[in-house]
Amino acid sequence: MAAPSDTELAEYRSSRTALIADDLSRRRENAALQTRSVTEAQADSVLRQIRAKEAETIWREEHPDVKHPFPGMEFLTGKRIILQTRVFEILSKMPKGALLHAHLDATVNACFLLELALKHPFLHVRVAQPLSAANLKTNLPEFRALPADEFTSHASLTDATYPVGAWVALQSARRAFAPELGGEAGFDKWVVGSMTIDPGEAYDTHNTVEKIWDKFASTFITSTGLIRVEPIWRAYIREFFLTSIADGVSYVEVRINFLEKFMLGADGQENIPHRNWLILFSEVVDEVKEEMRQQGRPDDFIGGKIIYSTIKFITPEELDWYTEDCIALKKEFPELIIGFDLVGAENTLKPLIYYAEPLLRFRARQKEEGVDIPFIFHAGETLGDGTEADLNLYDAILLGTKRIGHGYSLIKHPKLVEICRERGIAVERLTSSMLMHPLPALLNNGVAVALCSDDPAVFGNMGLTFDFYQVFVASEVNGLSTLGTLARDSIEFSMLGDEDKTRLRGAFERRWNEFVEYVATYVV
Ligand SMILES: O=c1[nH]cnc2c1ncn2[C@@H]1O[C@H](CO)[C@@H](O)[C@H]1O
Repeated sequence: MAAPSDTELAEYRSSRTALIADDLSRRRENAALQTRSVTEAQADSVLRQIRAKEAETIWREEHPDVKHPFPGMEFLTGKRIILQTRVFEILSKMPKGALLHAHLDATVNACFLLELALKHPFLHVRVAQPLSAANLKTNLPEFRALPADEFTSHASLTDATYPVGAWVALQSARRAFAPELGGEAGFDKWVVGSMTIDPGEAYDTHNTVEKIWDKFASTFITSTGLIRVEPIWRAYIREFFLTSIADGVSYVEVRINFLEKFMLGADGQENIPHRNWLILFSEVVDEVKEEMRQQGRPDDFIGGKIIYSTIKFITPEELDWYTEDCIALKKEFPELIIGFDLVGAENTLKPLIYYAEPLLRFRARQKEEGVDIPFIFHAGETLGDGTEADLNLYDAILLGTKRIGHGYSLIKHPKLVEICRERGIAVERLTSSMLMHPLPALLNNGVAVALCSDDPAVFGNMGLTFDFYQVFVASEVNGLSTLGTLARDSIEFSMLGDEDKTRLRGAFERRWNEFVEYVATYVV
């Protein structure tokens, strides 16, 4: 048989290139690819070379505790290897734009939180059953700031004389933690473990949606006792901002859970109402902005704003209270409240349709009060088909959501994908294991995506570098310019006003150019 001629082969190759380009033509970075600088193209090539090299070296090594590593593998086990790569080191210097989806209560490293808590003598801890080596994983600590007149003289949680359920000062409980349970280091491990998810839990012992949500919810129940005390909350927010800035994030829209009507003060009394939370938050924003100005880096932190959230186990009547509270806060702090969301385990709590009446009323009330508080809903977070969680996507879109939190299930619905692409509804994403992840499908369909860390304190994905890393290494299509587009989209789809957005865009482009110069000259 005659071999195809050179012309035939060339024609085949050119139709192949055209078909691939046509298929990928909806991707949002396409425009940027046409206009990118020579330096950016060079930087892209450098980073791709390092990625290819590391796929064959670092990712091929066997580790006793990491079975069959590969780039883009499930995050919790792969993290240790990710940290050894040069791609990670380089991406940690990349400007990331905005962080649009994170739950404040899970944004600060659990070890840092514990250290912070240990500085405050008002903090106490107790357990509901006697602690033993066998029950450390399930016998969780409960924390609380106590008023001085309720301080106790119990010195240890693990002593035979400890009356189960009694409060012990945190510092003392740590100092006196039984040597058989690891002493002080054992105490730290126990507490930190109660606020985080480890690979064994994620991929083995709790590997179903219900079980992992139980563990996940318990991390919040535990950490709340430490975080929601005024002086700690303040330091916590500050640390969240500082670590975000260090990671290249210059603006955050954080979800704050307003379910509890009061936070505790340093006096151990539950007496700090929501409006004071906002005052505190905005004081910390201003403080950090001022510090950045003093360091000559004013553009590296544009600020932080709040998506008001409450949890989907309340009744519709209770939701009316929260939406009115949200309107009142918006009127008093118009710059701070930028959205509204309902959060919690989507498979087991109430679907959005359950709240249709109060949510529609909320919209009407906003009109009456002359405020605008867009919905920014979680939806389609789990992978059922036609389940309530899946149907939440329809409600979120009908209710006019500006963005979708997670939307794992979105790709199943061609009409919804089309609406997201056309109306510019961005998806807020966190990444875990990449190969089974619908992210490339959304990107190829031209849906805008903002990478987000969601609950970094629980998963240990502090900052956004890990998320950008996973997206970059698990695809041959995604290059440096894809990452640039994802970061730029986080700015475009933020709720910032025009003036701030323009400033953030400008600051981003300056930093991006510096970053690209640095990567282009990186010696491979
Ligand atoms: O990814 C998530 N989806 C839904 N709800 C969440 C997620 N992460 C945290 N929370 C919820 O937010 C509250 C803290 O503000 C917690 O109650 C937690 O259940």
